[in-house]
Amino acid sequence: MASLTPSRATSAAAPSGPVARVRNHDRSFGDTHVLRSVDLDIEPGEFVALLGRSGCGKSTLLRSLAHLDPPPVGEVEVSGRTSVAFQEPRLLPWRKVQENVALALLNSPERKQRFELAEQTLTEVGLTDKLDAWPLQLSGGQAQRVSLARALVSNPALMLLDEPFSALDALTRIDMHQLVIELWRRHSMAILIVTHDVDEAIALADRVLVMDGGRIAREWSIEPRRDDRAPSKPEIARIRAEMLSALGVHPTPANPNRKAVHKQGAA
Ligand SMILES: Nc1ncnc2c1ncn2[C@@H]1O[C@H](COP(=O)(O)OP(=O)(O)OP(=O)(O)O)[C@@H](O)[C@H]1O
Repeated sequence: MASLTPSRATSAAAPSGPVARVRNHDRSFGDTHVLRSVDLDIEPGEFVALLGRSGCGKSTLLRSLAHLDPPPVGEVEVSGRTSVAFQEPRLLPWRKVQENVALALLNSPERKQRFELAEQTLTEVGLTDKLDAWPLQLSGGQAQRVSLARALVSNPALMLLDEPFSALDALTRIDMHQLVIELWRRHSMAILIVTHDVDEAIALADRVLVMDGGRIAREWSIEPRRDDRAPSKPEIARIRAEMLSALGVHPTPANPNRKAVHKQGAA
């Protein structure tokens, strides 16, 4: 989906205090209580992953932050521009790629400027050669790049990504992880990504939250991320095991006798 508050400013505008502040936030659908007194702060420039089992309320919380749902019970405050990208790219098939991105800036005065910014952003996501393509001519990965460009073009302070890569093949997903990290480093916006994938959360985020019972049940910091000094492998393995356990997954221990042997010259 397009930017929710279109019009690009000169920077991602680092507001003082958190970009998102959630307090005592409840959400029910009929008798189903999905969110229960959720508290959450997202700091400017932070990359946060929200993990949880299917149906635990991750997308509901994201929709609250995007103000896509009716006014919340409790406080949900977001400072600065917010944009969203979903699992499905949701491009308008009757508009060319550049126009799909430019549409996120509909409130900006100049059509020419909108299209220039769209071109610039599509170049950033590696799609300079697809400006004039129709959405149906794109691969799944390319379409998701357009969706990212559309979320980025308004220079948001907070980008919300709802399982954006889960429909992509594993190799394309790795490329997309790299791209998102590059965009995040360059633009310094805060990102909240909803995912089912523990490894994706660890690969991308500097803070990982696990939702359970309608609340944020646990959280981990993975630091520092920006300067590539990732935590050591044993530390990652420990965090990963803790996350899986918090999600109620208890993997079978690996067979210690199993090893991979690299065969020289193998195809
Ligand atoms: N508009 C709605 N009307 C009724 N129930 C809803 C609505 N939106 C969400 N729900 C219910 O709220 C619960 C949480 O849904 P939500 O989509 O937030 O979960 P999720 O953690 O994102 O799940 P998934 O990982 O499968 O996408 C589910 O039980 C869902 O059926």
